[in-house]
Amino acid sequence: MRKILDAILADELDAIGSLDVPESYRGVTVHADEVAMFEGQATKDKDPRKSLHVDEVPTPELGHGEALVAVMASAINYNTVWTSIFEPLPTFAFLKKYGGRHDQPFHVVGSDLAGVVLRTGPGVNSWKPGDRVVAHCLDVQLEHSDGHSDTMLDPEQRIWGFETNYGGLAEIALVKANQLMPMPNHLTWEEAASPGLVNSTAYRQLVSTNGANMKQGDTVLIWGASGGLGSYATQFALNGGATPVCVVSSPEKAEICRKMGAELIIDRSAEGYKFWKDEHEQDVREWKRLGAKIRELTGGDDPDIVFEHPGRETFGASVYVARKGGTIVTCASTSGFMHQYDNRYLWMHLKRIIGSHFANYREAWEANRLVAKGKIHPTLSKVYSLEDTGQAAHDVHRNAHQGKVGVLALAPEAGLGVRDHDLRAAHLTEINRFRGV
Ligand SMILES: C/C=C/C(=O)SCCNC(=O)CCNC(=O)[C@H](O)C(C)(C)COP(=O)(O)OP(=O)(O)OC[C@H]1O[C@@H](n2cnc3c(N)ncnc32)[C@H](O)[C@@H]1OP(=O)(O)O
Ligand SMILES: NC(=O)C1=CN([C@@H]2O[C@H](COP(=O)(O)OP(=O)(O)OC[C@H]3O[C@@H](n4cnc5c(N)ncnc54)[C@H](OP(=O)(O)O)[C@@H]3O)[C@@H](O)[C@H]2O)C=CC1
Repeated sequence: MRKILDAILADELDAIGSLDVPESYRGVTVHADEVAMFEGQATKDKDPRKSLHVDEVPTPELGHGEALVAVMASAINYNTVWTSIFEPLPTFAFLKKYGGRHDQPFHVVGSDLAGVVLRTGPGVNSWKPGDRVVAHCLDVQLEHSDGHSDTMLDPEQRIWGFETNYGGLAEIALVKANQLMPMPNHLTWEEAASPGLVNSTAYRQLVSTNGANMKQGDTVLIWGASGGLGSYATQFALNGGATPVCVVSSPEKAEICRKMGAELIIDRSAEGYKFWKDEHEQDVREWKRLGAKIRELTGGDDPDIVFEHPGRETFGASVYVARKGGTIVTCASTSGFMHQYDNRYLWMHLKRIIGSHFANYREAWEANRLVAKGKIHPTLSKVYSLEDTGQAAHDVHRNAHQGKVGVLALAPEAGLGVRDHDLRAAHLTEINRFRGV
């Protein structure tokens, strides 16, 4: 591993293909014999620092159409939080179903990476050892007809590092070669590793015709606008000529949104919204109070699109405040997946709910290209070492982070890997906007 790292740090990438791939490597894992460790605890009390380990794991055999990548940096996604608290179900069920190399008593987690291709398997022509890459997290088989117009519809579609083993929070990762995309040259390893999953997801959810198909002039209500997904949705809305209405939960987060260029911001903590009267009943007056606040900010416009992911807590309000004919597009349920909304406001006002999940290769590629062109920027706030991944996931679980939280894998320090210094200099303020906030 040392020789590989030295070659990468010296930017002597032509040598990579001739260096031996180690038989094992360090990766962040959960253990199958620990899935019951949090039984009886409330979700918020389950602590990723207890369940995430750093283990030496055997390097998996390389299959047809696959690549092994030396991971310089990765990032925390909420799916790793879910994995680490074994909710809504232990990910070992996915690994068992996938079978073969993936079905192990350990699960190497992580769904983002920036690094260098070490080896490619048979049938891979587009990538070679030494290529600097990022990886999107769609692992797809495409043996069935269903996925051939949109790969997300393939019945054998999986999220790499969540529903597959050998993920990105590790020194080496196993990916399908069609997960690979060029690393943006103006970014460091940890910056390049941070947008992938959320940027691609937000792109499909908000911009793509498979999602809300946002157009210029649209008003877009964005929950968690300075979080992982939201920090990219806000950028897409601003870039695309839409008006984001950013919902956040602190003055610091409101300030970040303002600095991104958003003008209409709601601090949900300051407003004190309480959409649920109790566990069973929602409060329509609170939905209305949110809607009135949005109208006050927009000068009377209701949202054409609501960018949803908090789920149970907010979904009723989201359906209510969307404009007549508007779209509620959802990709998650952080606060609970059994939603409740008043269907009269949906059908009588001709609204639509769209389900969206990650992105196909084309969508991920387009989202990554925007990063590479300096039109969308990483929202990296903090960087941890591989050993401290548990703490990094704990921060995200407690909602104590901003934007994205990065993890260094092989990279010995932050700040390495930049090739295009001119493009970086042109966007340095935006690239650093979330740092240390
Ligand atoms: C990129 C990042 C993303 C994120 O962060 S997303 C957030 C994290 N992800 C999650 O929280 C999702 C985790 N996944 C899950 O919770 C579960 O994964 C699902 C609820 C999505 C699916 O549940 P399951 O039980 O795994 O699959 P089933 O499709 O319900 O299949 C179970 C059995 O039910 C049968 N079945 C499915 N649909 C029907 C139907 N319409 N009518 C009758 N039967 C049906 C199947 O065939 C199968 O059967 P058989 O057990 O015999 O194989
Ligand atoms: N299906 C898919 O493809 C994907 C799904 N996801 C899922 O989306 C969800 C969010 O992911 P991500 O954006 O990365 O996570 P983050 O934690 O980075 O951001 C989510 C933001 O949502 C806001 N939020 C959290 N809880 C609530 C609540 N109860 N009410 C209102 N706002 C809330 C918070 O912002 P604030 O406190 O400022 O309001 C928080 O910053 C997760 O459940 C994740 O698993 C993520 C990516 C892809």
